[in-house]
Amino acid sequence: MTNERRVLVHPDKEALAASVAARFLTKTIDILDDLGAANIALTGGTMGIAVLEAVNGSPARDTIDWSKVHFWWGDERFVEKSSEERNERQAREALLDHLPVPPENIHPFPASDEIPDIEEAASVYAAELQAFAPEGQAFPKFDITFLGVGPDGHIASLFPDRAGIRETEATVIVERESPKPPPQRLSLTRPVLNASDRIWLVLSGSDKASALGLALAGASYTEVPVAGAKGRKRTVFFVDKDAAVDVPENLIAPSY
Ligand SMILES: O=C1O[C@H](COP(=O)(O)O)[C@@H](O)[C@H](O)[C@H]1O
Repeated sequence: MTNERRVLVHPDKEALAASVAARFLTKTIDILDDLGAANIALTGGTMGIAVLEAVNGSPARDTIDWSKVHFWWGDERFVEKSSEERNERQAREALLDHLPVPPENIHPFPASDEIPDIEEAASVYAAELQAFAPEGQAFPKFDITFLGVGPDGHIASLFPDRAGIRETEATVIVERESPKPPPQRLSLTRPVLNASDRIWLVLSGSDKASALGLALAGASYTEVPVAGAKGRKRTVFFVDKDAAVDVPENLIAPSY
């Protein structure tokens, strides 16, 4: 198995969401067969939520024993629990509320009306990660981590030229001045994301093309954070045609 980054190009956003949803369901079945449980880290953003909606719409959804799946988030907007901006709320509405997942398997970041001090909220999430970590580790092994990508190349809430993307010790960082609203956010750090077995990046639209092209051309991850995303076993960019215009031909997997 190669750990090279692969780019899978799809005709449009709908085909992309359906394809990633189908792969996610198949891979989750394999992971449950092999390991007996799965840890999945979700993303917010346009494609991240579109994929969850497609999973919810798939008949294969009900072939999975969801009681063995744990859901985490790569990042969260630090707003009230009920806010429509929360990645958690969007993911629940798109998928999680429709699955028989035990509530204790869902691990959202704290909301601002639950823990108003954002530093404390970061510590609480770090403790939650630690509580589910294997012996001697600080966080669970994520089997699949989904990441959206912003037009500026941000992943999770790790933004270009901000301290968060450089963090190597902590598992969770606080972002107080996100260039994308809302300004206050919490995020897993790059070492935690990259410890995932599989990183699946999902992005569509021409506004993402430049960031993707730069990342694959070897840009610095402090300037283009997506350039630094690399899973332990697999790193796959699931993209639509519009996002792929600057991808070198030799990196595009032949199946699409
Ligand atoms: O704010 C966020 O944005 C990114 C990407 O969002 P998109 O709508 O441009 O696709 C997302 O990955 C991140 O989780 C989210 O908090």
